[in-house]
Amino acid sequence: MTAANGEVIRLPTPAAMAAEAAGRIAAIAEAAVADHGYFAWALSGGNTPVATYRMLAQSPWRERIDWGRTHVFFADERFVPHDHADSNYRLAEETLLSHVPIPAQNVHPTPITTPEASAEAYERSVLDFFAPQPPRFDLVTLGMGPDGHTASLFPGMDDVGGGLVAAVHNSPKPPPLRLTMTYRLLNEARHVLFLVSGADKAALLEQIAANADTPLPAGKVVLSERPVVWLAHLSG
Ligand SMILES: O=C1O[C@H](COP(=O)(O)O)[C@@H](O)[C@H](O)[C@H]1O
Repeated sequence: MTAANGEVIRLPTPAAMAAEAAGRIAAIAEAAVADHGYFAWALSGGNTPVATYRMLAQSPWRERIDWGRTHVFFADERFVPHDHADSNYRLAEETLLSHVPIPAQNVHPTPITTPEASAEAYERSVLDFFAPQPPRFDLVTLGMGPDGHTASLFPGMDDVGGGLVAAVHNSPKPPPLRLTMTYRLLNEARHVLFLVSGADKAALLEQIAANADTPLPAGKVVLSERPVVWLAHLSG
């Protein structure tokens, strides 16, 4: 199946999806390090990627990734302290980052001060990381909520400003305050991998597959060089 913005690969079980994702992430990391000496990855939170993160922390995937050359950023973050149960940073730290030899300075959590100041500061750190090149992640891994949101870009949130990172107020999914990378930044990535799990998301994926002009945020992530890849386990 193809989606208007990419290729859809259906997997029979959550474990199969995690293994497929881990293999693809490791391959992209290897290619990025071979090409330009580092692997810049913007990852997501939510429930779906947990199995993949746990798998990446184990052999053989753990050894395939050069963690010393890997830099981890956050495609979105809930505006809570980093030790809060809702924090995407905490999730990534507990399930993956604390189990692999990634240097502390290679993990780039969002600052949590005030929403606008944090968005501005995070945008600055993304720009500084890639300078003098324009910001371009080797990989962005994203999820899709049952309303079609991705990162913290929600349906109806049409104006996220012209920046690379935006503060989100009144998110329909708690917590209400969030930070998110915008389409402008996400769509510059070399690779985008969606991890989608749950029967409640099957119809949404059909909608995105059928409609190039979908208003659903997840369908608006489009790359110029290659299709977005959707790994989907949609049966219950
Ligand atoms: O709130 C969020 O939700 C999305 C989707 O999560 P999932 O549990 O349905 O996979 C996630 O991608 C995003 O990072 C997170 O902040």
